[in-house]
Amino acid sequence: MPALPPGPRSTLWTSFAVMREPIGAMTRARDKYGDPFTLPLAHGNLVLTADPRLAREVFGITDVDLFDTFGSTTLTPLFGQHSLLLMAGEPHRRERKLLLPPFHGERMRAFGATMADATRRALATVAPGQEFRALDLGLKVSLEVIIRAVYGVEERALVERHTAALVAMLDAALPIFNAAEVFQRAPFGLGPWAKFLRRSDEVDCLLYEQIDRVRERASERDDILSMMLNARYEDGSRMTDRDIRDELRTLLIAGHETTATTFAAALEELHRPENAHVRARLHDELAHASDAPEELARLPYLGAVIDETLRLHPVVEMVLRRLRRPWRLGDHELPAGTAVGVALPLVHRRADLYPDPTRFEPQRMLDRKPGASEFVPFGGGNRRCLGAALSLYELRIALAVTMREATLALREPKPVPIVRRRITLGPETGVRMQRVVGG
Ligand code: HEM
Repeated sequence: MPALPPGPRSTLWTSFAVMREPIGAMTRARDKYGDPFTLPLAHGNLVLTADPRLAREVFGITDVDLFDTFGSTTLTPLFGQHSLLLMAGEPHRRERKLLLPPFHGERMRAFGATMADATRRALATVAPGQEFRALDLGLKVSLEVIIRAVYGVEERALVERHTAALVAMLDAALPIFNAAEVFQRAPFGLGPWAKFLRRSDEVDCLLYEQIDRVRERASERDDILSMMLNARYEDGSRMTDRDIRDELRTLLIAGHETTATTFAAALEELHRPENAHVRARLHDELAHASDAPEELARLPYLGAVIDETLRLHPVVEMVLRRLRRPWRLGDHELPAGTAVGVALPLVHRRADLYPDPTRFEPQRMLDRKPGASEFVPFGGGNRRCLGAALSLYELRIALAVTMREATLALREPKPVPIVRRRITLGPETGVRMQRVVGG
């Protein structure tokens, strides 16, 4: 039985290609070596598949001890020690069980008005005639939704304080986000690391104050922080304030740029001249709906526009599981230590699942609902994105409000290339647009 599937030989070249142009590098390897294929990277071998049958095997694993965490200690200062993203095995299962209920789809209805209001506030910062980046607009919306719906901050002045502190921390963190531990030093209290630590402390002060504020009335509230404060582990114990702080930071990092990038990509697709028929049909659907967020969130064509955007504009290029023990994928017996995963954009561009795969055509999502391992923007299995329902609800409301209340023009002559941004993949220019005067 063959061990690792075939793949390119050069670790250096492959690592460089995957870093610079992940979708192209994965596509070339799959086309040349078949599926599954191995990418030899500086931090070990990655075995990837874009075959839905094999993806189902990867996502279908229920043995929580089979996978190790990818959490690197370099990320701990940003997320905190107790972050779902950095956990594996039994601690991950236990934490996820506690955190899942507040993110259940039904609960998102409570946040609809907040999402619509956050979108209107963001739109109000763009004057008629002004040029802007769709990504920046999306970042404003998603940050405000996290602060209000997840952290439960109500008072306007306090929302602004949280916004300023989080933006300052992210700005200080992102250039050194993946820096090796040796650079995580602040000699004489100076340098980029010292700046990050100061800003991180400011965020923590606000988060601890917010935890205390919300605790007083946690049983009457519906924000996600209140639900964390009320939740109990299977043994009856509760999360400590420090654990809650770490998860609040994790939700910000996991949910902020990801949702904003998808929002920007949807606006780009809707305003491309070749997609005028999609825009017209969406406007028509929106014209027949009321302003009620729960009605907007149920509109089928709007949902299809977002699904089609998620299909063509991946935010995450691969989801990976590092094996603690040997495990068999298809015909291959993979040794312990190998990372096995699914190349999400390659699944979404399979012509057998999505004919004419590079064309943006939301109708296809209504004609045939793809299976769970055929449409995988949120990964799958026991690590599937915790915020999937939140981001889908938010994207629907934000897009509906934007398309109804503002007339926008695209200022990009060609499709914007998808590149590796700081943490996730996203549009190279941020998608330049303009608000039309009188629109
Ligand atoms: C369009 C928006 C988003 C996309 C495309 C996205 C995508 C993903 C993907 C691909 C994963 C890895 C899944 C896997 O390994 O199988 C993930 C994990 C995660 N996401 Fe999202 N995400 C989005 C928004 C959000 C939001 C809004 C939140 C929370 C506010 C969030 C919280 C998380 C968390 C906590 C995890 C880790 C889950 C675990 O390890 O158990 N995400 N996301």
